[in-house]
Amino acid sequence: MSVLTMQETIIQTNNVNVYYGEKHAVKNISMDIEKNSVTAFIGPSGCGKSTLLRSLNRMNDLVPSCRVEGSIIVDGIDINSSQVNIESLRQVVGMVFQRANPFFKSIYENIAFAPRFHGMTNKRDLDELVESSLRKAALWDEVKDRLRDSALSLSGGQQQRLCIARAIAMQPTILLLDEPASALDPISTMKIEELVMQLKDEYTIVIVTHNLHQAARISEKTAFFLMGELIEMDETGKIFTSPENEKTEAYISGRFG
Ligand SMILES: Nc1ncnc2c1ncn2[C@@H]1O[C@H](COP(=O)(O)OP(=O)(O)OP(=O)(O)O)[C@@H](O)[C@H]1O
Repeated sequence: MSVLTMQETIIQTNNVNVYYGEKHAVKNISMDIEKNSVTAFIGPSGCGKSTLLRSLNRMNDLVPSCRVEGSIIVDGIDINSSQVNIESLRQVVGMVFQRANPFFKSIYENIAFAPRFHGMTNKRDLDELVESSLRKAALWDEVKDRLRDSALSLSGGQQQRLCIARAIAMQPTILLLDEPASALDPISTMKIEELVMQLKDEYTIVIVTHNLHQAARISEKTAFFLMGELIEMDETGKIFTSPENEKTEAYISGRFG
């Protein structure tokens, strides 16, 4: 591997296997994810996309039956090492889920709560962080006059952008998005896609999506999974026009899945 490639790779998985009890959900996955890019995980339901995504910030630790083998290197650190602080890891590798899950608090507090908990107590600093996070999540103009309103008063699409702003406020380097637009209407989906394309200048983004058009529109690299295996990972344009593997071809042309 060249020095240049080393510098550009921010996540590297080596022979990663994930089990839920006896169930072998992710099989021997080795992949490199490039810094400041969007990587899409695609594949039929149950093929292990979310399981692999959740392994990248050790969310699977919360599932008692789950066991992860192999190494996952994030920014040069083996995240499964016993020395890794999980809280710090999840600050660096933020996550947004399929269903928006804002806190039952004001819009402002949704952003300010965790940074304050982690020691940022100066009000001006918090105000600035709230504004910059909401701006980066393309939500500021819609909420700047109602920051004290409940987050639950926002639309589903706004709530999802608020969750992205909340993750951004922790100053992550990587954002994991698990089907962030699948519960949203087409206009909100378009806003999330535009946002993802803007955010990649500053963050590395890995997105699980069932929407192949979405993967084609927003990602540079696409990884196709089938029954826990990584079948093919390549430039998105190549995956969608001339994939190497006939299973990829069958999936993207709608012949199964
Ligand atoms: N908490 C769990 N306990 C037991 N098995 C699980 C758990 N979560 C996922 N699985 C199993 O692991 C396999 C991979 O699931 P996963 O959710 O990662 O797939 P996916 O490709 O993300 O699916 P989908 O697109 O439907 O979200 C499936 O067979 C699923 O049933």
